Amino acid sequence: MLRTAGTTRTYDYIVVGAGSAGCVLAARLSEDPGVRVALVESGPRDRKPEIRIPAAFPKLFKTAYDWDFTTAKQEALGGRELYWPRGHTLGGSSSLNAMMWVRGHRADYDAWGEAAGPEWAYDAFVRYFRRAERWTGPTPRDSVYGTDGPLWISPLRDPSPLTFAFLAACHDRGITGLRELNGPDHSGYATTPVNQRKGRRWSAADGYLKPAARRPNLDILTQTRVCGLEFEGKRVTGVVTQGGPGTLTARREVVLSAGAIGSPHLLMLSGIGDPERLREAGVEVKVASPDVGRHLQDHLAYAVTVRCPRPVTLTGADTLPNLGRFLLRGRGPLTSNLGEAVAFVRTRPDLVAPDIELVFAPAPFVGHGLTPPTEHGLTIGVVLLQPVGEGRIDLGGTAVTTLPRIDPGYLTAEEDLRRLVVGVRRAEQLLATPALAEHTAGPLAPYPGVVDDEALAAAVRGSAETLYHPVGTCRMGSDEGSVTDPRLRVRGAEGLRVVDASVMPRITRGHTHAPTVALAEKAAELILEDAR
Ligand SMILES: Cc1cc2nc3c(=O)[nH]c(=O)nc-3n(C[C@H](O)[C@H](O)[C@H](O)COP(=O)(O)OP(=O)(O)OC[C@H]3O[C@@H](n4cnc5c(N)ncnc54)[C@H](O)[C@@H]3O)c2cc1C
Repeated sequence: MLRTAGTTRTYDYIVVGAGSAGCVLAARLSEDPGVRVALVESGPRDRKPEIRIPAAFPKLFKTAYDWDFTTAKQEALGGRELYWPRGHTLGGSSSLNAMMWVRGHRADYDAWGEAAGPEWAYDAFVRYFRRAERWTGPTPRDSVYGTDGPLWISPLRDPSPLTFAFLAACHDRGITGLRELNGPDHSGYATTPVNQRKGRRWSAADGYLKPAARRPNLDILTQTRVCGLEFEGKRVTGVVTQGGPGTLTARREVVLSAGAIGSPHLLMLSGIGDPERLREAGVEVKVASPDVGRHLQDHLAYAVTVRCPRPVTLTGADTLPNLGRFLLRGRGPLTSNLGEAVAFVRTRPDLVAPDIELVFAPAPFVGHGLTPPTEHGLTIGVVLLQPVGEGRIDLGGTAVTTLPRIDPGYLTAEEDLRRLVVGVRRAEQLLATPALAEHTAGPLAPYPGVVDDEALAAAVRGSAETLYHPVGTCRMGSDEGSVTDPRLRVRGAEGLRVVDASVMPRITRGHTHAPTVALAEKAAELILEDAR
């Protein structure tokens, strides 16, 4: 039931944050009519039309639907402070992301298995993707996809002709064509499967929350920010809210699903974190857990942008006729998610799995698309998949309204810059193939065109940006130093779990929505098992 202020203040489970993970949990936990669940979301309802129109997602940036974070100065990026959008509405970041459904490589989950036990390794974990998926495309006999889950996963309805030129270029350069992108080894190229139903965005709120919203045992509180946890000794008994009903009590558990920035921030504000750091900030230490906020990992991306001599890109695609096609038939360029195709490649042949992703967009994607492009162009985004450098989320102050300090630690390891430069060379090789060369007419700033390695490294430092995938700040593990244990319980506290992108022990070689949904599916199972 959607409420702006609850009348019932005691629940069995309180889930904080209605993002990719929180929507899964609220839906799965409330399947049992005997338990009462509250889902508490700081942002408004997801009613803005741009949420539904795939190509319009950059129009949500820096609005009320975005947390609009800024990082600390990044020394290795010329002292730049980077813009970090995060979803602030039902569906969380799945309501303003690029809709790319990319599970990653089996090596990603085998690494999780090493950190947190075999239940998290690929062979055991893969079923949670299938549980979530409702694949609507062509289905080969041994397809990897689930077909009856809550999340619609579809092929793009009207990919750009330029996207086919990119695929042909990949073929010509000897990259493997993948029959399905989401198999255990995604080394190769493919068009991008997207979270869309009939051409419209299909967020975690659409798939999980809306069908559950009528249940009388589920309260969804929007525009209600959680600002701290209530304790009795080490046991968490509830949450304190702002802009809502005050204190909510949890009979069983509080689950933090506030994302890789919000969850560690809430833990620290509530006294769970590095004791020295908490004391310095004047926060009473409830649980000493030095790793809270650490091991922040993100995908840094460099955009190789070139002019296109013909008016066939998405530049200027938001015309009235295209809006009509979209509204009436769910077709046309407005169904584009921009990142229409991908190739996963290695910078060295001996690597176990790809370390670079090339994302193709039939538009010049510069500066997050905040300023709509005026020229026709295309982009190959070069993404560093396994950064060595890590960063940290820290308290920005002790007032709940003070934003956390975000230091992603980009390119703090020299190795990371070297790999990105090699990745840019791969993109340049693709652009030089006859298939793509006929669609290009010279570099578009800030990409300088083909220059020597030193100048290219300077260009990367000067304009690389986030691909929006922060993880790792409440990492799970079997070791005592991890923030969450393999059942995602916060070590040192009782009645408290974290379930969202922050628990990933290592960032995946893909995009982070699919793994977050799958881990939330598994977490729901763990919570129900522990309640028996
Ligand atoms: C612009 C953009 C593009 C992206 N593109 C893709 C893509 O194409 N494919 C992909 O796989 N991934 C993509 N991602 C990443 C992906 O969407 C995220 O990794 C994923 O949604 C994270 O899920 P989460 O549940 O951890 O956090 P979120 O989905 O961010 O949810 C956290 C929720 O908690 C709420 N919250 C936070 N603090 C509080 C509080 N104190 N009280 C109450 N509520 C709170 C937030 O408002 C939010 O709704 C993108 C992300 C962005 C921002």
